[in-house]
Amino acid sequence: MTQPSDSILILDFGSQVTQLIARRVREAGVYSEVAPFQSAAEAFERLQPKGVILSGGPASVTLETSPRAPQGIFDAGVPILGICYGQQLMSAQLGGNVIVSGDGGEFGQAFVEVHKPCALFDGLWKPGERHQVWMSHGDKVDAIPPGFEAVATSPGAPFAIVADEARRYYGVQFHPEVVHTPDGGRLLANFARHVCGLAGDWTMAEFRQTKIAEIRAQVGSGRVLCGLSGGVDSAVAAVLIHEAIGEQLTCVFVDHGLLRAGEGEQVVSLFRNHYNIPLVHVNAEEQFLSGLAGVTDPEAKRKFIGKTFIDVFEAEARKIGGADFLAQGTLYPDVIESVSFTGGPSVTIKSHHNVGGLPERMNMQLVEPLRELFKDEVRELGRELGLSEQFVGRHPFPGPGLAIRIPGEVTKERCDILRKADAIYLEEIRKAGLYDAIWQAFAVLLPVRSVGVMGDGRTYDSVLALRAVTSTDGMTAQAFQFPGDFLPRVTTRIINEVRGINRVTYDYTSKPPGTIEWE
Ligand SMILES: Nc1ncnc2c1ncn2[C@@H]1O[C@H](COP(=O)(O)OP(=O)(O)OP(=O)(O)O)[C@@H](O)[C@H]1O
Ligand SMILES: O=c1[nH]c(=O)c2[nH+]cn([C@@H]3O[C@H](COP(=O)(O)O)[C@@H](O)[C@H]3O)c2[nH]1
Ligand SMILES: NC(=O)CC[C@H](N)C(=O)O
Ligand SMILES: [Mg+2]
Repeated sequence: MTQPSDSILILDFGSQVTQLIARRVREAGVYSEVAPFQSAAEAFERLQPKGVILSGGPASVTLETSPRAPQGIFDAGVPILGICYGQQLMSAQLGGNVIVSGDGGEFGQAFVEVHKPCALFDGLWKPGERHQVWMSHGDKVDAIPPGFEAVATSPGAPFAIVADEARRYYGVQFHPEVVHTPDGGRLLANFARHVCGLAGDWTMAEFRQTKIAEIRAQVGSGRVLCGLSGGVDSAVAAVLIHEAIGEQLTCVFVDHGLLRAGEGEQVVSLFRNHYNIPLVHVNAEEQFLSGLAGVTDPEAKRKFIGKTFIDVFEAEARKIGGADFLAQGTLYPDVIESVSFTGGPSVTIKSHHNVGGLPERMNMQLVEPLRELFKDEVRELGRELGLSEQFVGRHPFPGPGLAIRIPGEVTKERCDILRKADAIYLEEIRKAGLYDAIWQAFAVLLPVRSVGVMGDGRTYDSVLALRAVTSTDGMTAQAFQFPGDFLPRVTTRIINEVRGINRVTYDYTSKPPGTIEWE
Protein backbone atom coordinates (compact mmCIF):
# COMPACT_ATOMS: atom_id res chain seq x y z
CA MET A 1 0.00 0.00 0.00
CA THR A 2 1.32 3.45 -0.82
CA GLN A 3 1.20 5.95 2.03
CA PRO A 4 2.10 9.60 2.41
CA SER A 5 5.83 9.64 3.18
CA ASP A 6 5.45 12.08 6.06
CA SER A 7 3.45 10.35 8.72
CA ILE A 8 3.17 9.62 12.42
CA LEU A 9 2.60 6.09 13.72
CA ILE A 10 0.37 5.73 16.76
CA LEU A 11 0.81 2.49 18.70
CA ASP A 12 -2.39 1.45 20.43
CA PHE A 13 -2.07 -0.01 23.91
CA GLY A 14 -5.83 -0.26 24.35
CA SER A 15 -6.89 3.22 25.45
CA GLN A 16 -10.53 4.14 24.90
CA VAL A 17 -9.40 7.33 23.17
CA THR A 18 -6.55 6.20 20.91
CA GLN A 19 -8.53 7.12 17.81
CA LEU A 20 -8.69 10.70 19.03
CA ILE A 21 -4.89 10.93 18.89
CA ALA A 22 -5.07 10.10 15.17
CA ARG A 23 -7.74 12.76 14.71
CA ARG A 24 -5.76 15.48 16.42
CA VAL A 25 -2.62 14.70 14.42
CA ARG A 26 -4.54 14.75 11.14
CA GLU A 27 -6.21 18.00 12.20
CA ALA A 28 -2.66 19.36 12.39
CA GLY A 29 -2.27 18.46 8.72
CA VAL A 30 -0.12 15.39 9.32
CA TYR A 31 -1.12 11.94 8.13
CA SER A 32 -1.31 9.38 10.92
CA GLU A 33 -2.28 5.77 11.38
CA VAL A 34 -3.04 3.66 14.41
CA ALA A 35 -1.58 0.16 14.75
CA PRO A 36 -2.13 -2.29 17.61
CA PHE A 37 1.05 -2.65 19.70
CA GLN A 38 1.29 -6.31 18.67
CA SER A 39 2.00 -5.31 15.06
CA ALA A 40 4.24 -2.33 15.90
CA ALA A 41 7.28 -3.61 14.00
CA GLU A 42 5.42 -4.35 10.73
CA ALA A 43 3.56 -1.03 10.89
CA PHE A 44 6.82 0.86 11.43
CA GLU A 45 8.47 -0.93 8.53
CA ARG A 46 5.54 -0.24 6.20
CA LEU A 47 4.88 3.38 7.14
CA GLN A 48 8.45 4.61 7.81
CA PRO A 49 6.98 7.27 10.11
CA LYS A 50 8.78 10.46 11.11
CA GLY A 51 7.52 10.10 14.68
CA VAL A 52 5.81 7.64 17.01
CA ILE A 53 3.13 8.19 19.65
CA LEU A 54 2.53 5.54 22.32
CA SER A 55 -1.10 5.58 23.49
CA GLY A 56 -2.61 5.14 26.92
CA GLY A 57 -3.98 1.81 28.03
CA PRO A 58 -5.68 -0.10 30.83
CA ALA A 59 -2.74 -2.33 31.79
CA SER A 60 -0.16 -1.60 34.46
CA VAL A 61 3.50 -1.57 33.44
CA THR A 62 4.28 -2.69 36.98
CA LEU A 63 3.17 -6.16 35.88
CA GLU A 64 5.68 -8.08 33.80
CA THR A 65 2.99 -9.47 31.55
CA SER A 66 1.79 -6.02 30.43
CA PRO A 67 2.36 -4.89 26.81
CA ARG A 68 5.66 -3.37 25.71
CA ALA A 69 6.94 -1.53 22.62
CA PRO A 70 9.54 -3.32 20.49
CA GLN A 71 13.07 -2.10 21.21
CA GLY A 72 13.45 -1.29 17.50
CA ILE A 73 11.09 1.68 17.92
CA PHE A 74 13.53 3.23 20.42
CA ASP A 75 16.53 2.45 18.22
CA ALA A 76 15.05 4.05 15.09
CA GLY A 77 16.13 7.59 15.98
CA VAL A 78 12.67 9.15 15.47
CA PRO A 79 10.93 11.37 18.05
CA ILE A 80 8.62 9.53 20.47
CA LEU A 81 5.75 10.84 22.57
CA GLY A 82 4.34 8.60 25.30
CA ILE A 83 0.86 9.38 26.60
CA CYS A 84 -0.15 8.05 30.04
CA TYR A 85 0.47 4.30 29.74
CA GLY A 86 2.84 5.24 26.91
CA GLN A 87 4.81 7.52 29.25
CA GLN A 88 4.89 4.85 31.95
CA LEU A 89 6.05 2.31 29.39
CA MET A 90 8.92 4.56 28.24
CA SER A 91 9.99 4.92 31.86
CA ALA A 92 9.86 1.19 32.44
CA GLN A 93 11.67 0.30 29.20
CA LEU A 94 14.31 3.03 29.23
CA GLY A 95 15.59 2.69 32.81
CA GLY A 96 13.15 4.61 35.02
CA ASN A 97 10.56 3.23 37.42
CA VAL A 98 6.77 3.14 37.75
CA ILE A 99 4.73 2.44 40.88
CA VAL A 100 1.08 1.96 41.72
CA SER A 101 -0.05 5.26 43.31
CA GLY A 102 -0.60 4.85 47.02
CA ASP A 103 -3.25 7.56 46.98
CA GLY A 104 -5.41 6.03 44.23
CA GLY A 105 -4.33 8.14 41.26
CA GLU A 106 -5.80 11.14 39.47
CA PHE A 107 -8.99 11.03 37.42
CA GLY A 108 -10.51 13.97 35.62
CA GLN A 109 -9.52 17.61 35.59
CA ALA A 110 -6.07 18.50 36.88
CA PHE A 111 -3.60 21.35 36.51
CA VAL A 112 0.03 21.14 35.52
CA GLU A 113 2.65 23.66 36.54
CA VAL A 114 5.29 24.38 33.95
CA HIS A 115 8.85 24.58 35.31
CA LYS A 116 11.10 24.54 32.26
CA PRO A 117 10.82 25.27 28.55
CA CYS A 118 10.28 22.27 26.27
CA ALA A 119 10.04 21.75 22.51
CA LEU A 120 6.66 20.10 23.06
CA PHE A 121 5.11 23.39 24.19
CA ASP A 122 7.37 25.85 22.38
CA GLY A 123 5.41 29.01 21.56
CA LEU A 124 2.52 27.74 23.67
CA TRP A 125 3.33 27.40 27.37
CA LYS A 126 5.97 29.17 29.47
CA PRO A 127 7.64 28.34 32.78
CA GLY A 128 5.63 29.62 35.74
CA GLU A 129 2.27 29.03 34.02
CA ARG A 130 -0.49 26.66 35.13
CA HIS A 131 -2.59 24.79 32.57
CA GLN A 132 -5.67 22.60 32.65
CA VAL A 133 -5.27 18.98 31.56
CA TRP A 134 -7.25 15.74 31.86
CA MET A 135 -5.82 12.84 33.84
CA SER A 136 -6.85 9.21 34.13
CA HIS A 137 -4.21 7.13 35.85
CA GLY A 138 -3.73 4.88 38.83
CA ASP A 139 0.01 4.25 38.32
CA LYS A 140 2.70 6.89 38.20
CA VAL A 141 6.30 7.32 37.18
CA ASP A 142 8.50 7.72 40.25
CA ALA A 143 11.93 7.71 38.63
CA ILE A 144 12.65 8.94 35.12
CA PRO A 145 15.15 7.25 32.82
CA PRO A 146 18.64 8.70 32.31
CA GLY A 147 18.61 11.65 29.91
CA PHE A 148 15.09 12.80 30.88
CA GLU A 149 14.07 15.76 33.02
CA ALA A 150 10.74 16.79 34.49
CA VAL A 151 9.48 19.97 32.81
CA ALA A 152 6.01 20.14 34.40
CA THR A 153 4.37 18.66 37.49
CA SER A 154 0.87 18.16 38.87
CA PRO A 155 -0.20 17.39 42.45
CA GLY A 156 -0.60 13.67 41.66
CA ALA A 157 2.14 13.35 39.05
CA PRO A 158 5.60 14.71 39.86
CA PHE A 159 6.51 13.77 36.29
CA ALA A 160 3.43 15.17 34.51
CA ILE A 161 5.60 16.11 31.51
CA VAL A 162 9.07 14.73 30.97
CA ALA A 163 11.49 15.37 28.12
CA ASP A 164 14.76 14.09 26.74
CA GLU A 165 15.44 16.85 24.22
CA ALA A 166 18.61 15.17 22.90
CA ARG A 167 16.75 12.05 21.78
CA ARG A 168 13.48 13.98 21.21
CA TYR A 169 11.59 11.68 23.60
CA TYR A 170 8.64 13.13 25.52
CA GLY A 171 6.18 11.70 28.01
CA VAL A 172 2.94 13.15 29.36
CA GLN A 173 0.93 11.61 32.19
CA PHE A 174 -2.26 13.39 31.04
CA HIS A 175 -4.28 12.92 27.84
CA PRO A 176 -3.67 15.74 25.31
CA GLU A 177 -6.04 14.08 22.78
CA VAL A 178 -9.26 14.75 24.70
CA VAL A 179 -11.13 18.06 24.57
CA HIS A 180 -10.88 18.43 28.36
CA THR A 181 -7.20 19.26 27.81
CA PRO A 182 -7.88 22.61 26.15
CA ASP A 183 -4.38 23.01 24.65
CA GLY A 184 -4.00 19.30 23.88
CA GLY A 185 -4.53 19.57 20.14
CA ARG A 186 -1.87 22.26 19.97
CA LEU A 187 0.58 20.16 22.00
CA LEU A 188 0.09 17.26 19.58
CA ALA A 189 0.44 19.61 16.60
CA ASN A 190 3.69 20.88 18.13
CA PHE A 191 4.97 17.32 18.44
CA ALA A 192 4.04 16.47 14.84
CA ARG A 193 5.23 19.65 13.19
CA HIS A 194 7.81 21.28 15.42
CA VAL A 195 9.43 18.20 16.98
CA CYS A 196 9.06 15.70 14.10
CA GLY A 197 9.59 18.46 11.52
CA LEU A 198 6.55 17.61 9.39
CA ALA A 199 5.13 20.29 7.15
CA GLY A 200 1.48 19.96 8.16
CA ASP A 201 0.32 20.15 4.56
CA TRP A 202 -1.55 16.86 4.39
CA THR A 203 -4.98 17.50 2.85
CA MET A 204 -8.01 15.64 1.60
CA ALA A 205 -6.95 16.54 -1.94
CA GLU A 206 -3.72 14.63 -1.33
CA PHE A 207 -5.62 11.74 0.22
CA ARG A 208 -7.85 11.60 -2.84
CA GLN A 209 -4.85 11.31 -5.19
CA THR A 210 -3.11 8.72 -3.01
CA LYS A 211 -6.26 6.60 -2.87
CA ILE A 212 -6.89 6.82 -6.59
CA ALA A 213 -3.38 5.49 -7.26
CA GLU A 214 -3.91 2.75 -4.67
CA ILE A 215 -7.27 1.66 -6.10
CA ARG A 216 -5.78 1.44 -9.61
CA ALA A 217 -2.86 -0.62 -8.34
CA GLN A 218 -5.13 -2.98 -6.43
CA VAL A 219 -7.83 -3.47 -9.04
CA GLY A 220 -5.80 -3.58 -12.25
CA SER A 221 -8.22 -4.52 -15.00
CA GLY A 222 -10.64 -6.32 -12.63
CA ARG A 223 -14.33 -5.62 -12.19
CA VAL A 224 -15.64 -3.98 -9.02
CA LEU A 225 -19.13 -4.24 -7.58
CA CYS A 226 -20.23 -1.57 -5.08
CA GLY A 227 -23.39 -1.73 -3.01
CA LEU A 228 -24.81 1.77 -3.05
CA SER A 229 -27.27 2.64 -0.29
CA GLY A 230 -27.75 6.37 -0.73
CA GLY A 231 -25.77 6.82 2.50
CA VAL A 232 -22.66 8.96 2.76
CA ASP A 233 -20.05 6.22 3.04
CA SER A 234 -20.97 4.14 0.02
CA ALA A 235 -21.65 7.27 -2.07
CA VAL A 236 -18.20 8.71 -1.36
CA ALA A 237 -16.53 5.32 -1.91
CA ALA A 238 -18.33 4.87 -5.25
CA VAL A 239 -17.45 8.33 -6.59
CA LEU A 240 -13.80 7.91 -5.58
CA ILE A 241 -13.53 4.44 -7.13
CA HIS A 242 -15.26 5.63 -10.28
CA GLU A 243 -12.71 8.41 -10.56
CA ALA A 244 -9.98 5.77 -10.32
CA ILE A 245 -11.25 3.01 -12.61
CA GLY A 246 -14.26 4.39 -14.48
CA GLU A 247 -16.39 1.80 -16.23
CA GLN A 248 -14.81 -1.14 -14.39
CA LEU A 249 -17.11 -0.16 -11.52
CA THR A 250 -20.74 -1.23 -11.37
CA CYS A 251 -22.90 0.06 -8.54
CA VAL A 252 -25.88 -1.90 -7.29
CA PHE A 253 -28.62 -0.08 -5.45
CA VAL A 254 -31.08 -2.44 -3.82
CA ASP A 255 -34.55 -1.03 -3.26
CA HIS A 256 -35.78 -3.46 -0.62
CA GLY A 257 -39.02 -1.58 -0.09
CA LEU A 258 -37.67 -0.46 3.28
CA LEU A 259 -36.31 2.90 2.15
CA ARG A 260 -37.46 6.37 3.09
CA ALA A 261 -39.72 8.41 0.84
CA GLY A 262 -38.05 9.52 -2.40
CA GLU A 263 -34.73 7.88 -1.56
CA GLY A 264 -34.58 5.55 -4.55
CA GLU A 265 -35.18 8.34 -7.06
CA GLN A 266 -32.52 10.55 -5.43
CA VAL A 267 -29.85 7.88 -5.62
CA VAL A 268 -30.63 7.00 -9.21
CA SER A 269 -30.69 10.59 -10.37
CA LEU A 270 -27.42 11.46 -8.65
CA PHE A 271 -25.43 8.48 -9.82
CA ARG A 272 -26.88 7.79 -13.23
CA ASN A 273 -27.66 11.25 -14.45
CA HIS A 274 -25.21 13.43 -12.64
CA TYR A 275 -22.12 11.25 -12.33
CA ASN A 276 -22.79 8.91 -15.19
CA ILE A 277 -21.75 5.98 -13.01
CA PRO A 278 -23.12 2.62 -14.18
CA LEU A 279 -25.86 1.82 -11.71
CA VAL A 280 -28.09 -1.19 -11.47
CA HIS A 281 -31.31 -0.35 -9.65
CA VAL A 282 -32.74 -3.59 -8.33
CA ASN A 283 -36.35 -3.59 -7.26
CA ALA A 284 -36.35 -6.36 -4.68
CA GLU A 285 -39.31 -5.17 -2.62
CA GLU A 286 -41.31 -8.33 -3.21
CA GLN A 287 -38.38 -10.61 -2.30
CA PHE A 288 -37.69 -8.74 0.96
CA LEU A 289 -41.29 -8.13 2.06
CA SER A 290 -42.51 -11.64 1.32
CA GLY A 291 -39.59 -13.08 3.28
CA LEU A 292 -40.31 -10.73 6.19
CA ALA A 293 -43.97 -11.79 6.39
CA GLY A 294 -44.69 -13.20 9.82
CA VAL A 295 -41.18 -12.36 11.14
CA THR A 296 -41.34 -10.35 14.36
CA ASP A 297 -38.08 -11.13 16.17
CA PRO A 298 -35.56 -8.27 15.63
CA GLU A 299 -32.58 -10.58 15.14
CA ALA A 300 -34.50 -12.82 12.75
CA LYS A 301 -35.39 -9.73 10.68
CA ARG A 302 -31.79 -8.57 10.58
CA LYS A 303 -30.46 -12.00 9.63
CA PHE A 304 -33.00 -12.46 6.85
CA ILE A 305 -32.21 -9.00 5.43
CA GLY A 306 -28.44 -9.57 5.59
CA LYS A 307 -28.75 -12.87 3.77
CA THR A 308 -31.12 -11.49 1.15
CA PHE A 309 -28.70 -8.61 0.40
CA ILE A 310 -26.08 -11.25 -0.37
CA ASP A 311 -28.49 -13.19 -2.61
CA VAL A 312 -29.29 -10.03 -4.57
CA PHE A 313 -25.63 -9.02 -4.95
CA GLU A 314 -24.72 -12.53 -6.10
CA ALA A 315 -27.46 -12.50 -8.72
CA GLU A 316 -26.37 -9.07 -9.99
CA ALA A 317 -22.69 -10.06 -10.11
CA ARG A 318 -23.61 -13.07 -12.27
CA LYS A 319 -25.56 -10.81 -14.64
CA ILE A 320 -22.48 -8.67 -15.35
CA GLY A 321 -20.34 -11.75 -15.92
CA GLY A 322 -18.88 -11.89 -12.41
CA ALA A 323 -16.94 -9.38 -10.31
CA ASP A 324 -13.46 -9.67 -8.80
CA PHE A 325 -13.80 -7.03 -6.10
CA LEU A 326 -16.44 -5.79 -3.72
CA ALA A 327 -16.22 -2.14 -2.71
CA GLN A 328 -17.38 -1.07 0.74
CA GLY A 329 -17.51 2.23 2.58
CA THR A 330 -15.93 0.78 5.73
CA LEU A 331 -14.70 3.56 8.05
CA TYR A 332 -11.97 3.79 10.64
CA PRO A 333 -14.13 3.16 13.71
CA ASP A 334 -15.31 -0.08 12.06
CA VAL A 335 -11.74 -1.21 11.48
CA ILE A 336 -9.81 -0.55 14.64
CA GLU A 337 -10.11 -3.52 16.88
CA SER A 338 -9.62 -2.13 20.31
CA VAL A 339 -6.86 -4.07 21.99
CA SER A 340 -8.49 -6.58 24.28
CA PHE A 341 -6.82 -7.65 27.50
CA THR A 342 -9.61 -9.78 28.82
CA GLY A 343 -9.95 -11.82 25.66
CA GLY A 344 -13.53 -12.64 26.58
CA PRO A 345 -16.19 -12.72 23.91
CA SER A 346 -18.37 -9.62 23.83
CA VAL A 347 -22.12 -10.02 23.63
CA THR A 348 -23.99 -9.36 20.43
CA ILE A 349 -26.46 -6.55 21.02
CA LYS A 350 -27.61 -6.51 17.39
CA SER A 351 -26.34 -8.19 14.24
CA HIS A 352 -25.64 -5.16 12.08
CA HIS A 353 -26.47 -6.15 8.53
CA ASN A 354 -23.11 -6.77 7.08
CA VAL A 355 -22.06 -7.16 3.51
CA GLY A 356 -18.74 -8.37 4.93
CA GLY A 357 -19.97 -11.96 4.65
CA LEU A 358 -20.17 -11.48 0.92
CA PRO A 359 -16.59 -11.72 -0.32
CA GLU A 360 -15.98 -15.12 1.24
CA ARG A 361 -19.11 -16.62 -0.22
CA MET A 362 -18.56 -14.92 -3.59
CA ASN A 363 -14.79 -15.25 -3.69
CA MET A 364 -14.21 -11.50 -4.02
CA GLN A 365 -11.50 -9.23 -2.65
CA LEU A 366 -12.45 -6.11 -0.72
CA VAL A 367 -11.78 -2.55 -1.86
CA GLU A 368 -12.13 -0.25 1.14
CA PRO A 369 -10.68 3.17 0.35
CA LEU A 370 -12.15 4.92 3.41
CA ARG A 371 -10.66 2.61 6.03
CA GLU A 372 -8.48 5.33 7.56
CA LEU A 373 -11.17 8.00 7.86
CA PHE A 374 -13.69 9.14 10.44
CA LYS A 375 -17.24 10.04 9.39
CA ASP A 376 -16.64 13.78 9.29
CA GLU A 377 -13.46 13.22 7.29
CA VAL A 378 -15.49 11.13 4.82
CA ARG A 379 -17.87 14.07 4.54
CA GLU A 380 -14.92 16.36 3.84
CA LEU A 381 -13.67 13.95 1.15
CA GLY A 382 -17.18 13.89 -0.32
CA ARG A 383 -17.11 17.69 -0.61
CA GLU A 384 -13.63 17.47 -2.13
CA LEU A 385 -15.10 15.09 -4.73
CA GLY A 386 -17.89 17.55 -5.45
CA LEU A 387 -20.76 15.55 -3.97
CA SER A 388 -23.73 17.75 -3.18
CA GLU A 389 -24.42 18.80 0.39
CA GLN A 390 -27.67 16.86 0.15
CA PHE A 391 -25.63 13.63 0.14
CA VAL A 392 -22.63 14.64 2.16
CA GLY A 393 -24.54 15.97 5.15
CA ARG A 394 -27.05 13.09 5.36
CA HIS A 395 -27.95 11.42 8.60
CA PRO A 396 -26.84 7.77 8.66
CA PHE A 397 -29.49 5.26 7.62
CA PRO A 398 -29.24 1.58 8.60
CA GLY A 399 -29.01 -1.06 5.88
CA PRO A 400 -32.09 -2.96 7.14
CA GLY A 401 -33.99 0.31 6.78
CA LEU A 402 -37.55 0.73 7.99
CA ALA A 403 -37.79 -2.96 8.93
CA ILE A 404 -36.03 -2.23 12.23
CA ARG A 405 -38.27 0.83 12.81
CA ILE A 406 -41.46 -1.24 12.70
CA PRO A 407 -41.42 -3.45 15.80
CA GLY A 408 -43.54 -6.50 15.11
CA GLU A 409 -44.47 -7.62 11.64
CA VAL A 410 -43.32 -5.55 8.66
CA THR A 411 -45.94 -5.10 5.94
CA LYS A 412 -46.07 -2.85 2.90
CA GLU A 413 -48.97 -0.96 4.44
CA ARG A 414 -47.03 -0.24 7.63
CA CYS A 415 -43.94 0.78 5.62
CA ASP A 416 -46.09 3.27 3.69
CA ILE A 417 -47.55 4.76 6.89
CA LEU A 418 -44.09 5.10 8.43
CA ARG A 419 -42.60 6.61 5.24
CA LYS A 420 -45.24 9.37 5.26
CA ALA A 421 -44.79 10.20 8.93
CA ASP A 422 -40.98 10.09 8.68
CA ALA A 423 -41.04 12.46 5.68
CA ILE A 424 -43.14 15.03 7.57
CA TYR A 425 -40.86 14.81 10.62
CA LEU A 426 -37.72 15.34 8.54
CA GLU A 427 -39.30 18.09 6.47
CA GLU A 428 -40.14 20.00 9.68
CA ILE A 429 -36.63 19.40 11.05
CA ARG A 430 -35.13 20.87 7.88
CA LYS A 431 -37.58 23.79 7.89
CA ALA A 432 -36.62 24.58 11.48
CA GLY A 433 -32.93 24.58 10.50
CA LEU A 434 -32.18 21.74 12.90
CA TYR A 435 -31.06 18.98 10.49
CA ASP A 436 -27.33 19.58 10.93
CA ALA A 437 -27.56 19.96 14.69
CA ILE A 438 -28.99 16.43 14.92
CA TRP A 439 -26.89 13.33 14.32
CA GLN A 440 -29.82 11.14 13.33
CA ALA A 441 -33.60 11.59 13.39
CA PHE A 442 -36.33 9.14 12.47
CA ALA A 443 -39.76 7.82 13.36
CA VAL A 444 -40.72 4.39 14.69
CA LEU A 445 -44.16 2.87 14.06
CA LEU A 446 -45.18 1.04 17.20
CA PRO A 447 -47.23 -2.17 17.34
CA VAL A 448 -49.55 -0.47 19.79
CA ARG A 449 -52.97 1.00 19.09
CA SER A 450 -54.61 3.67 21.18
CA VAL A 451 -58.04 5.26 21.32
CA GLY A 452 -58.52 8.80 20.12
CA VAL A 453 -61.23 11.22 19.12
CA MET A 454 -61.19 12.99 15.77
CA GLY A 455 -64.11 14.99 14.35
CA ASP A 456 -66.29 13.72 17.19
CA GLY A 457 -65.64 10.16 16.04
CA ARG A 458 -63.70 7.44 17.82
CA THR A 459 -60.33 6.37 16.38
CA TYR A 460 -58.33 3.29 17.27
CA ASP A 461 -55.01 3.63 15.48
CA SER A 462 -51.25 3.19 15.75
CA VAL A 463 -48.83 5.09 17.96
CA LEU A 464 -45.72 6.68 16.44
CA ALA A 465 -42.50 7.39 18.35
CA LEU A 466 -40.18 10.16 17.22
CA ARG A 467 -36.47 9.92 17.93
CA ALA A 468 -33.63 12.39 17.41
CA VAL A 469 -30.16 12.03 18.87
CA THR A 470 -26.87 13.84 19.09
CA SER A 471 -23.74 11.74 18.95
CA THR A 472 -20.19 11.80 17.64
CA ASP A 473 -19.81 8.22 16.46
CA GLY A 474 -23.09 6.44 17.19
CA MET A 475 -21.49 4.53 20.09
CA THR A 476 -23.10 6.78 22.67
CA ALA A 477 -25.95 9.20 22.08
CA GLN A 478 -28.24 11.65 23.78
CA ALA A 479 -31.81 12.60 22.98
CA PHE A 480 -31.99 15.90 21.13
CA GLN A 481 -33.85 18.65 22.98
CA PHE A 482 -36.21 20.29 20.51
CA PRO A 483 -37.18 23.93 21.02
CA GLY A 484 -40.57 24.48 22.71
CA ASP A 485 -43.23 24.34 20.01
CA PHE A 486 -41.51 21.96 17.59
CA LEU A 487 -42.83 18.60 18.83
CA PRO A 488 -46.46 19.71 19.25
CA ARG A 489 -46.39 21.15 15.73
CA VAL A 490 -44.99 17.97 14.16
CA THR A 491 -47.42 15.85 16.17
CA THR A 492 -50.41 17.79 14.86
CA ARG A 493 -49.19 17.58 11.29
CA ILE A 494 -48.55 13.83 11.42
CA ILE A 495 -51.92 13.01 12.99
CA ASN A 496 -53.74 15.26 10.52
CA GLU A 497 -51.91 14.05 7.43
CA VAL A 498 -51.12 10.38 8.01
CA ARG A 499 -54.01 7.96 8.16
CA GLY A 500 -53.40 5.16 10.61
CA ILE A 501 -51.63 7.22 13.30
CA ASN A 502 -53.59 8.93 16.08
CA ARG A 503 -50.92 9.45 18.74
CA VAL A 504 -47.28 10.61 18.70
CA THR A 505 -44.67 10.27 21.46
CA TYR A 506 -41.05 11.41 21.81
CA ASP A 507 -38.26 9.07 22.92
CA TYR A 508 -35.93 10.65 25.49
CA THR A 509 -33.75 7.58 26.08
CA SER A 510 -30.00 8.04 25.76
CA LYS A 511 -27.53 5.37 24.60
CA PRO A 512 -26.67 3.58 26.78
CA PRO A 513 -29.00 2.30 28.20
CA GLY A 514 -31.07 2.46 25.00
CA THR A 515 -29.70 1.92 21.51
CA ILE A 516 -30.36 4.43 18.75
CA GLU A 517 -32.63 2.18 16.69
CA TRP A 518 -35.46 0.38 18.47
CA GLU A 519 -34.52 -3.06 17.13
N1 LIG B 1 -30.12 -0.49 -0.15
C1 LIG B 1 -28.83 -0.85 -0.35
N2 LIG B 1 -28.40 -1.22 -1.57
C2 LIG B 1 -27.12 -1.59 -1.78
N3 LIG B 1 -26.20 -1.62 -0.81
C3 LIG B 1 -26.54 -1.27 0.42
C4 LIG B 1 -27.89 -0.86 0.73
N4 LIG B 1 -27.95 -0.57 2.05
C5 LIG B 1 -26.72 -0.76 2.55
N5 LIG B 1 -25.86 -1.18 1.58
C6 LIG B 1 -24.42 -1.50 1.71
O1 LIG B 1 -24.11 -1.68 3.08
C7 LIG B 1 -23.03 -0.80 3.46
C8 LIG B 1 -23.15 -0.41 4.91
O2 LIG B 1 -24.25 0.45 5.14
P1 LIG B 1 -24.06 1.72 6.06
O3 LIG B 1 -25.41 2.26 6.36
O4 LIG B 1 -23.14 1.39 7.18
O5 LIG B 1 -23.23 2.74 5.15
P2 LIG B 1 -23.79 3.83 4.14
O6 LIG B 1 -25.23 3.56 3.90
O7 LIG B 1 -22.93 3.87 2.95
O8 LIG B 1 -23.59 5.18 4.91
P3 LIG B 1 -24.42 5.76 6.16
O9 LIG B 1 -23.73 5.17 7.37
O10 LIG B 1 -24.24 7.22 6.06
O11 LIG B 1 -25.83 5.31 6.05
C9 LIG B 1 -23.14 0.35 2.49
O12 LIG B 1 -21.89 1.04 2.39
C10 LIG B 1 -23.55 -0.35 1.21
O13 LIG B 1 -22.42 -0.90 0.58
O1 LIG C 1 -25.65 -0.09 8.23
C1 LIG C 1 -26.21 -0.39 9.28
N1 LIG C 1 -26.67 -1.64 9.42
C2 LIG C 1 -27.35 -2.07 10.49
O2 LIG C 1 -27.75 -3.22 10.59
C3 LIG C 1 -27.55 -1.10 11.53
N2 LIG C 1 -28.18 -1.16 12.74
C4 LIG C 1 -28.06 0.09 13.29
N3 LIG C 1 -27.38 0.89 12.47
C5 LIG C 1 -27.00 2.28 12.69
O3 LIG C 1 -25.90 2.25 13.60
C6 LIG C 1 -25.99 3.34 14.54
C7 LIG C 1 -26.06 2.79 15.94
O4 LIG C 1 -27.28 2.11 16.08
P1 LIG C 1 -27.76 1.32 17.37
O5 LIG C 1 -27.50 2.23 18.53
O6 LIG C 1 -29.21 1.06 17.15
O7 LIG C 1 -26.93 0.07 17.42
C8 LIG C 1 -27.24 4.13 14.13
O8 LIG C 1 -26.83 5.17 13.25
C9 LIG C 1 -28.08 3.11 13.38
O9 LIG C 1 -28.95 3.70 12.43
C10 LIG C 1 -27.04 0.17 11.38
N4 LIG C 1 -26.37 0.53 10.27
N1 LIG D 1 -4.99 6.07 30.90
C1 LIG D 1 -3.90 5.29 30.99
O1 LIG D 1 -3.15 5.13 30.04
C2 LIG D 1 -3.76 4.56 32.29
C3 LIG D 1 -2.43 3.89 32.41
C4 LIG D 1 -2.38 2.90 33.58
N2 LIG D 1 -3.28 1.82 33.34
C5 LIG D 1 -2.71 3.63 34.88
O2 LIG D 1 -3.74 3.39 35.47
O3 LIG D 1 -1.94 4.44 35.33
MG1 LIG E 1 -26.62 3.51 5.39
